Amino acid sequence: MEGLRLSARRDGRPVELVRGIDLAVERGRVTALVGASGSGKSLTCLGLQGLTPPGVERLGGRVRLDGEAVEPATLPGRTVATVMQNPRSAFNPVLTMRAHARETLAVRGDAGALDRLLPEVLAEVGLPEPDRIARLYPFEMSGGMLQRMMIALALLAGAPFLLADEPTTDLDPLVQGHILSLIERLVATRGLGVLIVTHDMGVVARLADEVAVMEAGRIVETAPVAALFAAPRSGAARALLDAHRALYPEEFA
Ligand SMILES: Nc1ncnc2c1ncn2[C@@H]1O[C@H](COP(=O)(O)OP(=O)(O)OP(=O)(O)O)[C@@H](O)[C@H]1O
Repeated sequence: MEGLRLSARRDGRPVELVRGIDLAVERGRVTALVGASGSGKSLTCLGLQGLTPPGVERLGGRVRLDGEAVEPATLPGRTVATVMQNPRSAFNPVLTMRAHARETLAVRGDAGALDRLLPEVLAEVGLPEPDRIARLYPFEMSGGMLQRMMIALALLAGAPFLLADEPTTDLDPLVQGHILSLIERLVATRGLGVLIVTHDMGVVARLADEVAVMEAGRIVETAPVAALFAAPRSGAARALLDAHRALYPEEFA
């Protein structure tokens, strides 16, 4: 992604919310996008997929995939799968898991492979008993199960990149750990390229290879994860790390 710029009108005047973002996500690697609340992480994620919420205007930004320029709006689905903070909102309440999986495969033109692929991906994301899971509606599943199912649908879509926007924020700590382990495993086994948006520097330490730090609509620092933790250069990175150390002093004893 190069030069992403997004703006909205505030009090009748245009305000640039995302101010020239360059970001690279590689297959088999995890890039974390961190920053304080309101720094522009979620808008950046939407913008790099060619999506803009109502009231937001795209002023610029190019995406290249393996060196070739691509239209960002073609990315969601087959190239970039998404996992969000609140998985429940991503499911249609009147469709079973099997129906969701069928829809996902139909987009890929492969609905005939449902009975073969669904048990495979459910096992891969740690949802055993595929026949039972396939019959469940969203309200019959926990947040952790739905997050695993979101990841299963991402695998069915065959997308090489996963965009995870605060994927563990609403989950209890035990389930958070399971979801992070699952993402870690899929990066290693499937070579997924992951962009993970998070406030949680513990998640960054656990999962990320590279870190991009956002502040007020700009990326103010990019660094390999170890370098960022050892010697943060930006005030924004230092503030995030200080806040994390204040919360979890035992990790740094
Ligand atoms: N649809 C919109 N219209 C106008 N302003 C918006 C819109 N969506 C977001 N903003 C503003 O853009 C800025 C960046 O928002 P964004 O949601 O990307 O931040 P964030 O870093 O993801 O925050 P958080 O960590 O709290 O989710 C904020 O000032 C927000 O108020």
